[in-house]
Amino acid sequence: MAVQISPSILSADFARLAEAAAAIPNADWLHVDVMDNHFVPNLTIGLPVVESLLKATSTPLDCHLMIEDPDRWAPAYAEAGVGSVTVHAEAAKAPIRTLRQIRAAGARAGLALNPATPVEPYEDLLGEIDMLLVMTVDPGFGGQKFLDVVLPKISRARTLIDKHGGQVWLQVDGGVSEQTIERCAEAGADVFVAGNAVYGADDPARAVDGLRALAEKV
Ligand SMILES: O=C(CO)[C@H](O)[C@H](O)COP(=O)(O)O
Ligand SMILES: [Co+2]
Repeated sequence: MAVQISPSILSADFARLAEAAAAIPNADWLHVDVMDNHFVPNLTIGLPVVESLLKATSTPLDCHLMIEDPDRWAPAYAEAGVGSVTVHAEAAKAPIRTLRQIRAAGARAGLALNPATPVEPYEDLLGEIDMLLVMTVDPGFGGQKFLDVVLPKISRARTLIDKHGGQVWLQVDGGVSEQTIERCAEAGADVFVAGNAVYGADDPARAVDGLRALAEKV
């Protein structure tokens, strides 16, 4: 699978989201962190802002739902027209139904695992998803330090995905930067979320190119 870069607008200026999207025309996705102050101790944006973003950019939206009740909300994001909707395994009470609703509404379905959540119990769900998100920080905030302790799990996730045909994308999110992206790629990740490393840079588009080049070198 080709390397894909998904800059997170969590590190952008929330008063200038359309400009933030326009600043990275070379990105594959725009990563949107939806937080409800219950599943994680932070509050960001929800469906109305996502609907406005859809009108403001042609870059597909990669929505990462860090919310307590993804079963209730995830299908609405897919119906709104985003490209990908990811729900947390720790939050979803009916993950199979929710993942199927996301796909039925025409979006790619993603399942996210917190750093301390093992991947093995979710092997049987690989046929239900288009992307597995292995968090490399505890979710809730941008700009956190990459957790090396998660690298073996990324490798194990790659092995499981390949055993099941290799169709599922393997995304990493949290602390991904020029210093850490190669280790993620070596472990088998192919979709890279980066907030601070892109929107904290003087030239976000150049940062996207730099990250992509490092991941493709592996
Ligand atoms: O899901 C997230 C946090 O919960 C963000 O996507 C992630 O932290 C991106 O920001 P950074 O690259 O700065 O760590
Ligand atoms: Co995220």
